[in-house]
Amino acid sequence: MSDCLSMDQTRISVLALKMFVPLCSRDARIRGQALEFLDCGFKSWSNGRPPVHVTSKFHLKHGDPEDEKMLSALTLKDCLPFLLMLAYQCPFNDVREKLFGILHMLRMCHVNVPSSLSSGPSSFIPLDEAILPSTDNKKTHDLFVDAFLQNNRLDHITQLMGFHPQYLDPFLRTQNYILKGDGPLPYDYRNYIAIMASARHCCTHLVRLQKQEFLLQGGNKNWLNGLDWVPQKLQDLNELNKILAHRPWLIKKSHIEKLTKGKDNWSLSEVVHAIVILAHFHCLSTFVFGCGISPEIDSSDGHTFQKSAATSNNLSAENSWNSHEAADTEAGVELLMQKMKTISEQHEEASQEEKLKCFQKEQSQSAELITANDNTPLPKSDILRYTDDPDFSYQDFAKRGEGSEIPTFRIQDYSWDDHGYSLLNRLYNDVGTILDEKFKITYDLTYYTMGFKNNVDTSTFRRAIWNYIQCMYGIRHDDYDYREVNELLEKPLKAYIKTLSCYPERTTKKDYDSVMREFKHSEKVHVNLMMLEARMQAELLYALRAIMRYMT
Ligand SMILES: CC(C)C[C@H](N)C(=O)O
Repeated sequence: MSDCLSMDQTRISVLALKMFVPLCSRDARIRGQALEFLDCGFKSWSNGRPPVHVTSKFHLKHGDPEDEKMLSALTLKDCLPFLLMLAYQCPFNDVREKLFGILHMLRMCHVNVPSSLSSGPSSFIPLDEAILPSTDNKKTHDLFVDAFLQNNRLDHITQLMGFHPQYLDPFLRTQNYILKGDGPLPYDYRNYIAIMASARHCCTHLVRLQKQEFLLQGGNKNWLNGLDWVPQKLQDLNELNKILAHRPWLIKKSHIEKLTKGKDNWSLSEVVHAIVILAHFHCLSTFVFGCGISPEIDSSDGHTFQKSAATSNNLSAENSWNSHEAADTEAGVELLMQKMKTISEQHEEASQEEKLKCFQKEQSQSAELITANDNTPLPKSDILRYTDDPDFSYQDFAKRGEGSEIPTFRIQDYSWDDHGYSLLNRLYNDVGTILDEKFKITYDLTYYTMGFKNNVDTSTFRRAIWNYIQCMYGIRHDDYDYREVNELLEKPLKAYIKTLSCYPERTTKKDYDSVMREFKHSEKVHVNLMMLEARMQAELLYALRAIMRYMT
């Protein structure tokens, strides 16, 4: 079974999604009406008659005649995966219950209704520990409803982030703003740039979601055939995409210059908009792999029409989970807490010179780390078509070449707070403010817990993670003592962080299970959020510095 949707399948998905849009209304009356129609529509449909009255009753937003034609040719089988996805993901209890009722009714009528292959939003986390769309945490539920209304689905990423509503809020606002809010780039360009960014890390999950969004925005379906089909202007972005994703320290003002000069040129604010989308999706790919996000239920590998396959898959997922739990012990967290305490009690400060040495040591040690299996599965042609130079990948900053002219990025010379944030705001509406809020919330997020321990000051540990990620990207915080990284992050955790920040597509469930063993799942997700944001900030810092140099 192919694990990537073909263009036709993607298109059918979009049409089916459109058909179900009224179910996503905040207005309970409209939802009720839509359900009623679907209910009787499906009854007649299961007898072979297409539910024309369903499609024509609700005026579809993009009334393209080709769409209308395809809509009336949609088969029940085409739509069932969507119905299943909505039945699982809709945060409105009335809709969920009714949809499960409809699915049941169809089974009674001997329709082959698919079953979900994933047990929850993450294949690393058991369903009973995940946050459900019906969660009774009011803040999370409200955010789920907003996300559902914005995207016509509650995707698995959003669901998993539901562990941290404080973060989910600015995350959704950012994503919504850069894809759907005010901004210089046309909507279809935004989704296409998101596809290009996700393809750099072979993130099928995000590529699929963005393909659907692209078509929903009325994008030209031919572009989905690959980079050869898109306007030169978009192709020109390849170079920046590739460098930003894997070796952002190589960005120079000439890259910006090349884009803004010549035929089909980009305006500076368009470049900035594109950079923010690229960085967002590179780093979101890290999160998808780091947390083992399951395929969406309506994608080809998210459901099955064969009964037995579904059950065995879920069972094996459960078994592997049980064996992992038995291996847990309490010692790790206690030790970590002791180390954190020692560090916060230490008063003698290292000299600048010592600090620099420790940073360099940390960097070269990171270069020696052997990360997860180096035999990355070859990217599928479905992904390759959106990339150029697929072999270009991360290279250790410490090994960037003998006599390299590229110095360490010193945060005191160019920092987010003092420089990046305001430049971004100037060139692209208020996006700097939104991102600033997201960075701050992530950096400061704490519940004062660690595993089963409460009232723990975790700031030194969290800072070590944040700075270690940026260290791998050559960014040095002058006032930070990198010995703390060495004290607090054990080698396996460093290797995990390195795999994720640099080669996210190589992460496996075993990697996830074998580090931070005593942490709760919500805490592992928390660490993943820090990785996402620290890396995003690193990418933006390099890009914005280049833009500043270009402007002066
Ligand atoms: C990453 C985690 C160890 C963070 C911790 N749970 C806290 O509340 O700060």
